[in-house]
Amino acid sequence: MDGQPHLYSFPTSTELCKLLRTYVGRCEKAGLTRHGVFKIAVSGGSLPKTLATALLAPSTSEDEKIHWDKWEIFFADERAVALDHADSNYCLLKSELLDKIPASEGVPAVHPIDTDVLNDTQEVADRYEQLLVKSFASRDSVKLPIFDLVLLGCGPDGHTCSLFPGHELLREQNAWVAPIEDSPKPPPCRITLTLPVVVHAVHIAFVATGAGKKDILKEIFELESGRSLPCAMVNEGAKGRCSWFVDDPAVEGVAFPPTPDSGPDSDE
Ligand SMILES: O=C(O)[C@H](O)[C@@H](O)[C@H](O)[C@H](O)COP(=O)(O)O
Repeated sequence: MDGQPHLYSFPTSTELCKLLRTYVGRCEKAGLTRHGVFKIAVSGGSLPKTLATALLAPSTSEDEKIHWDKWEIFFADERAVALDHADSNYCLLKSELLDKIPASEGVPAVHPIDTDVLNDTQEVADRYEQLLVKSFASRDSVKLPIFDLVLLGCGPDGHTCSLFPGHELLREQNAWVAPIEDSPKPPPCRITLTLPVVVHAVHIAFVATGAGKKDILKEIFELESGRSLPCAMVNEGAKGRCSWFVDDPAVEGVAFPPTPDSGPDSDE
């Protein structure tokens, strides 16, 4: 699946959420067919809230049903803080989504960071990588973990996960999970999936909404100067496996390469 990233733009977030659900549902189905579970990595920011709106709406058909008990949720990036800290992506996902899943719909397996070693960000990253090794079979036999879906946000500076513009972490080729202790966005200590892991996923999707994203999306998609931004590097690495779910204000005046298919529910 080569080609270019797909772009899906919607007038309102209600429409975006509807199609995001269809897309996630298709990725889930593909994961279940492939290995009987759905392995997804999620970021923080506004994503958990959008995801909750998309996934907690009552399903209108069997096709749309989310099989939560088959989900394995990982974190694309996480801050090195306690799990009940206001900066924790786990805490955010829990309050926005996990706590609201009706018990009758099943319970996903969730994989937070190990908070026993918060004073050593490298160790937090190493332990998270070990967790992935166990979950994705041994590292000897698996060169890179293959998530069924990685869901990402796009920062106003073009960062994604905790991969920041110009940071040396963008060149990491060996680690699956890396520490960062000088994040330009607080808090400074975090862990993140590395770029090779992100772009190796079966599907990668960005969700970016609001007029505040317009300038950075223009840079990512149109300008030569944007090619080295982390979001653009994901586009470049994942190509046709990458999709962007945006609302109209986020892409006003941005020229995109045409999306070849009719929607995220069509075959790519
Ligand atoms: O840990 C983080 O800093 C977030 O995970 C971050 O990467 C976020 O995804 C983007 O900044 C987009 O944020 P919004 O979705 O709120 O625009």
